[in-house]
Amino acid sequence: MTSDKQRRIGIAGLGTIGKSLACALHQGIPHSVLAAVSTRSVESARDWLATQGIKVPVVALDELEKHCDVVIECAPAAIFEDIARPVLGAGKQLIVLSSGALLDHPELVDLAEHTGGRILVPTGALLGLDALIAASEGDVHSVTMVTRKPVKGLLGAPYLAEHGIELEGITQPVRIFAGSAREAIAGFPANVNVAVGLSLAGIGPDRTTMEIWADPGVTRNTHTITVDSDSASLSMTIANIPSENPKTGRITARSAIALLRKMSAPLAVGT
Ligand SMILES: NC(=O)C1=CN([C@@H]2O[C@H](COP(=O)(O)OP(=O)(O)OC[C@H]3O[C@@H](n4cnc5c(N)ncnc54)[C@H](OP(=O)(O)O)[C@@H]3O)[C@@H](O)[C@H]2O)C=CC1
Ligand SMILES: O=C([O-])CC(=O)C(=O)O
Repeated sequence: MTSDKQRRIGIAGLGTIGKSLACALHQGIPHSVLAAVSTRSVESARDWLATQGIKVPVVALDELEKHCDVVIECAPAAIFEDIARPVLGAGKQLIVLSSGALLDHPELVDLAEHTGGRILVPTGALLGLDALIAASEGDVHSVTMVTRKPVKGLLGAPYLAEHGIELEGITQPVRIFAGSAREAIAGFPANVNVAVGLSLAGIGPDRTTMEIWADPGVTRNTHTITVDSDSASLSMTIANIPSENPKTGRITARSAIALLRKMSAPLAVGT
């Protein structure tokens, strides 16, 4: 942090989530200042920032950490390592939205441990992580999640092509996947990051199980989690209003904004 205790924040990926974060930081989050962004389409990013009146440099992914104390990753999972490694190598903090990518890069947790960096996974588009984290101090017997999305929230997932699943024109809900959270994120890398957040909060990606349904009857991205443990059982559902990106719930960016506030707040609520 700088001497006036302002955290310098970087945004990696100026898409649906990144733009929401940039606007929120521009409007003001205590002790946080947007310092730099990095994205693929540099010219359009500069144009968009100018229309918003946001004056920050657009830099290369591997240069973000030089400008920032905290980098928020909100880019495709495929470039997660390119974003995360420089930040964590410099012992800085990384807020991760593509949480599914963490499963392919356990070595980055070791890197953070070595350098004093930190990886923070906000609850994102899910709910209930606070209770599951608390329950995990004891014995958690089972964690399951059922996800229902409109067809357009699932199109493009590699699992569909690999299994020859056609969703256009369905009129009834179709269960398109059942398995572990690890298998789910491999097949749906842009659709079920929340399953990996859930698994990291609880009993891990191999014991956390899930179903994914393509449901023409829903307009919201809906996730129901069910937890059984020696301290509590719970079942909760969140019905997310999609953002401009139909795969991404509107609440996701707000979760990261809330985390930024919590990081500096004199009163922090929730586990
Ligand atoms: N944890 C959670 O609860 C949730 C996580 N997510 C995940 O968050 C991430 C961001 O989601 P969202 O904002 O909706 O995605 P978008 O597709 O809207 O935005 C992604 C951004 O990344 C940029 N990008 C793409 N390729 C590169 C590259 N090679 N180098 C630099 N930037 C690049 C894109 O640039 P350009 O504009 O030029 O294409 C775009 O600005 C995704 O991984 C998504 O799956 C989403 C919802 C919930
Ligand atoms: O927004 C949602 O419903 C969840 C999502 O896309 C994800 O976890 O990747």
